[in-house]
Amino acid sequence: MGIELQGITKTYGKAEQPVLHDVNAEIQDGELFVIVGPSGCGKSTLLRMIAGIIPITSGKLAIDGQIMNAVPPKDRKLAMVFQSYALYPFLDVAANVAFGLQARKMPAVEVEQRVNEALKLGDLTAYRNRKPRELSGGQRQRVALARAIASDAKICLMDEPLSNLDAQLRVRMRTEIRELQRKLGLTLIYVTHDQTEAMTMADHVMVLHEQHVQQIDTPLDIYNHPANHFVAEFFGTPQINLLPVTTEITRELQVTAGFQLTLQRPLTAGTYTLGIRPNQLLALPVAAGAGNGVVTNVETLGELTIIEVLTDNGTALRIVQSGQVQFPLEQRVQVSAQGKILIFDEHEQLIAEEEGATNDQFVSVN
Ligand SMILES: Nc1ncnc2c1ncn2[C@@H]1O[C@H](COP(=O)(O)OP(=O)(O)OP(=O)(O)O)[C@@H](O)[C@H]1O
Repeated sequence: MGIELQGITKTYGKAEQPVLHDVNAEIQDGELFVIVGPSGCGKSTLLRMIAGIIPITSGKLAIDGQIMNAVPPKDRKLAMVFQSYALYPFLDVAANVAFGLQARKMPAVEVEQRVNEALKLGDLTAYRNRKPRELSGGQRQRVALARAIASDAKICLMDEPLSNLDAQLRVRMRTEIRELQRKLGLTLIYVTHDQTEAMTMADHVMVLHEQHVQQIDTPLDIYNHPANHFVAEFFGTPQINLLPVTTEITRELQVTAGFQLTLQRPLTAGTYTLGIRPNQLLALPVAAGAGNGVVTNVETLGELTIIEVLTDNGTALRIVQSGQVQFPLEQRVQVSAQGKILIFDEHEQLIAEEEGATNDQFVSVN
């Protein structure tokens, strides 16, 4: 079932400022839609309004074409999974999964069938008689998921369901949730503050910041064409390099950081920012006195090396190179850029994308 948000605004109590302002989105039937943003941006608030736990101040919420603003949570046909698993400690796994169904007075035979099915999907059959305290964090989270699956709701809402798990388990559960969601054809709205979860799981991502939707797009479109500085910096590790430039020349852009860029489409004179991802920069070692910058830090991650360079005109750059690049600190380097360079205007909005090419395929840094 699809979900539509139209001009949704939320103001808590007598507060003067809304915590969410004019949120619009169309969530397609059967997709995994991630709401992402920093702490306090209103992700949980939006999810709770969709669930019907808190009222919508203004705007419309439609599920499957029907306006839902005044419909109580139990009639919205959705399941929720929270950060805290909210399992009953005194009930075993099977009883936890069955609880909601029994509360709805479903016949015992059907409850049994659904519980078995959900436990099988969650790979929990062997644990059906255990109490929550006898399970690992990942298993508990799977019980919470099984409970959502058993409810047979076509829409599932998840609020940071993996944040209590260790890094390895989180990665595995991401894949498991994604597979289950596809298998069951669920419409899943998933809240997280973790850009990696958003990138790896979503069909579409909504980025929230400062009460407003910043962008809704596929993960790759968000990464490749971020609408503004905030989105550009939020996605991608290490962070994108944002370099201020002032130009009086319309076609030859002389960047203060030292980049020269020949634009395909001229810009009017003004102040801009160039966005260059760390993996689009290349640092080559040169002899003392040569090059355009100096290495200030090196982090070796095994398959990648993160290099920090201070250019001669004082700009700090983050550079990622594949493999194990050995650079002593203070090494002189020649930095060049390759590939697509994003251009933002003085309001931090993306206005153009340019291939970084001058004489050869690299943009030179002088
Ligand atoms: N019941 C409430 N009454 C008043 N203000 C609230 C209430 N609940 C949340 N807020 C405020 O609304 C804003 C958004 O909170 P919300 O919990 O939706 O953010 P979030 O993006 O989910 O954050 P986090 O990632 O930290 O969980 C915050 O400034 C918060 O202080």
